[in-house]
Amino acid sequence: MNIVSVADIGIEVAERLLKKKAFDELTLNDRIRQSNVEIFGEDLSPIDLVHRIVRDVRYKGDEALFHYTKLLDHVDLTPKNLMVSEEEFQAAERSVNPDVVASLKKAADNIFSYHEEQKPRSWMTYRAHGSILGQEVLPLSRVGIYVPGGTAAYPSSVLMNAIPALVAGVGEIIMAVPTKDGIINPYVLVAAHFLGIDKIFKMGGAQAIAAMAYGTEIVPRVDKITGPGNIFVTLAKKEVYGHVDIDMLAGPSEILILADDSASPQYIAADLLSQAEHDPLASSILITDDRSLAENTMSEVQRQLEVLPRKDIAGASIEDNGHIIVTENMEQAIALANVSGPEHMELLVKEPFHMLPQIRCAGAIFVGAYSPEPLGDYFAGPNHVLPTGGTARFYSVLNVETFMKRTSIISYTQRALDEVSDDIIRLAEAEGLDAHARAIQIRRGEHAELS
Ligand SMILES: NC(=O)c1ccc[n+]([C@@H]2O[C@H](COP(=O)([O-])OP(=O)(O)OC[C@H]3O[C@@H](n4cnc5c(N)ncnc54)[C@H](O)[C@@H]3O)[C@@H](O)[C@H]2O)c1
Ligand SMILES: N[C@H](CO)Cc1c[nH]c[nH+]1
Ligand SMILES: [Zn+2]
Repeated sequence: MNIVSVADIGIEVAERLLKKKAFDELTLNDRIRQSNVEIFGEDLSPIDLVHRIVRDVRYKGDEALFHYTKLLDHVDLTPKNLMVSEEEFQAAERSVNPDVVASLKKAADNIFSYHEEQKPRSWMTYRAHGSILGQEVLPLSRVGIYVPGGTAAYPSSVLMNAIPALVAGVGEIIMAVPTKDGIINPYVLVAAHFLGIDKIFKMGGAQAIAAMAYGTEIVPRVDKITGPGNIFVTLAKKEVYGHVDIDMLAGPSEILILADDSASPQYIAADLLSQAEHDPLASSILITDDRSLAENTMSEVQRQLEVLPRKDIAGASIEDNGHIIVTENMEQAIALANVSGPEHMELLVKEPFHMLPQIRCAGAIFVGAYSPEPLGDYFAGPNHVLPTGGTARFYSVLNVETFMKRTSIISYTQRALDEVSDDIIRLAEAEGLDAHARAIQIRRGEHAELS
């Protein structure tokens, strides 16, 4: 992490620093590349690696799924142990701390009540001469939710994926989660169990995404895949899109904090590190117009990092993808923050609600000193599955509509059709599509030669 000042480097360089690389341009750190060379015998880019895994699972099914799970996760899968059994659910229930489960249930209540508000409705309206127009909003039949599990376990992501799907009324929810030594984190299982999800497959990474997108003998093919994950998961979702729908590209976590001289360096450092500890590719950025806040935050980050259990991951992330940018004023800071379009943006300024309307590009916005990012990760109710890599420019937070699709309803009476038939025929003829015109004319009693 370094401190740079816009006055020194210029606004264009600052913007370049903040513009996210596209997912397929991301590179791995040396340690992971080295281990991949050992596994695959060649130095594949993340996109080539994912392409190979997805293609193999698509054409070889379970055999390739088991092969890559052994290679990358060191777990022996078989047709018998791929899906979580009833005994495994029961063992998980026995091993958990009831206080943690109670907190998960409180979080689930908040997430349910927030997402209930989002439910879109079907509608029909009467138009001229008894015609009817409408829109039906239907839940998807089967979705696959991905719950990450490489370097940490995410029971909270079970809630965040599954609850909007349940509110939408999805027919069947299946879940993929990678395991450590073949055992899924018990809180992940308990959270799934109390939400009624019982088809859980012990698989992760690109191989899990491919299995759900194309189906294997054991894993059913789904209509849509949702959920966050690391670079391999995210690239695989991008690769299978079109065979199946996806929610968005929710890759390595990001936080950007906009702060003025009223903010606390301790709070800022803690919030930056909260996302850095997810992944060496996570990004943590502070933009401020106050040089001394920048310097105090820098020292505070180093101080707090020293005592973090996940210091190796957070340290690598801060080192490679941490930036502190000092701007000439807060207007410039806001403009730069919008260029970055981070997954999470915190407004730690004197009048955060005055700043809010100026933020045009962020997955979620945390307003004020007592709305730290982890409040949204776990508890407040809004979803924590959010677009990353600058894709907040066009993607939205995971929501109930993610799990639904819209169908138009059109019903005209004879009189209503007669009234507009000249217009339709004219438009069809202008496009040179005579059969289209005829479908209207025939209903007016024309084209006697065809009857
Ligand atoms: N954007 C969001 O909404 C959001 C929410 C929660 C978590 N996250 C992110 O999810 C990610 C979780 O990552 P994770 O790694 O802990 O779990 P993960 O489940 O996403 O990935 C683990 C899988 O990746 C595969 N893998 C690991 N190393 C590999 C390699 N070198 N080559 C090929 N495949 C490999 C393995 O098969 C493994 O099962 C983090 O980046 C975190 O920041 C994002
Ligand atoms: N911050 C993550 C989204 O980027 C979500 C999460 C889950 N658990 C903790 N954090
Ligand atoms: Zn988090």
